[in-house]
Amino acid sequence: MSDWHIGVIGGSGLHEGLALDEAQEIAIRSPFGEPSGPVVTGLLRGVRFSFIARHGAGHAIPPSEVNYRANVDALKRAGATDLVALSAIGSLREDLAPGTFVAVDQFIDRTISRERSFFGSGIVAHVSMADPVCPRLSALVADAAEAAGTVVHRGGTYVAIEGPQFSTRAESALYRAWGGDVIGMTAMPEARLAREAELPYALLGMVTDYDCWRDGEAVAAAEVFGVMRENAARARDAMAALAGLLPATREPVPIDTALGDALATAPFARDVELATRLQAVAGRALRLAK
Ligand SMILES: CSC[C@H]1O[C@H](OP(=O)(O)O)[C@H](O)[C@@H]1O
Ligand SMILES: Nc1ncnc2[nH]cnc12
Repeated sequence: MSDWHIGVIGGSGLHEGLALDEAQEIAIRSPFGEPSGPVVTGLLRGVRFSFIARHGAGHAIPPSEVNYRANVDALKRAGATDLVALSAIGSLREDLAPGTFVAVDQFIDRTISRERSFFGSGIVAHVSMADPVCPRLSALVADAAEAAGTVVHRGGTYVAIEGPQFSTRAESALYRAWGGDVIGMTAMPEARLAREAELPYALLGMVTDYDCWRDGEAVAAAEVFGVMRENAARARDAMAALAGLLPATREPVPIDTALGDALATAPFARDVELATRLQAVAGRALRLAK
């Protein structure tokens, strides 16, 4: 059995999940609240995958209400070693046409009202977000999407907006001027939390629209969901291809120990209740720093 365990967070158009063998639904309780739904765990080509639908069954949870902490915590508790996020994205560049997949590697975070850390009063941690995605996982995911017959753009800056409304034309122009390549509403704080949980994270974005920066055009939700219906099958094929591309042995990466030099609070000053809540996310690092 492979020592990889891929946690997949499926976004718009993907709430029905992956076609996993021996699939089992597990209700995982998180001390950070309710995850978006059950985790479905099973096998793809002999590799364990665990899936959670970001917006819940039937897409009932808006971007600002997703419990990103509970979702990441639940996938870590399920045993995931790495996280792949699948998302619908708008394009801020002419050459990233709808249907293109983008292996995002940077973020500009414009979200304003979300729980963005597992840590807090009583246990303080400052992880590095300089390189927010895992280069190994992102390359494997891009290879897999290509193997599944999709045009993949490697690298790109994702502007995370609060939503749920789409951007104004002035905002869209501003994000382009900032160097944003694609836009969405969910990758933040998800990527931050994955890093705090020491889970290598990769984001495969699927371009659904050109947002509203092109003359006279303006994205509509129906357009996004229409393109996502076409993209969903390719995203599922990409995950199956990923299972086939993973090296037989999972060599460690630095992100596996991202909390190693990030914990600021002395053991004697730790909040015991928070330490208990952090069991899955940070148990490894907290035990070592005793
Ligand atoms: C109807 S488009 C808006 C919605 O789609 C994307 O979600 P996800 O990243 O979960 O695929 C976008 O970020 C918005 O939340
Ligand atoms: N244009 C857009 N803005 C924000 N989120 C999106 N998700 C898909 N397209 C989007």
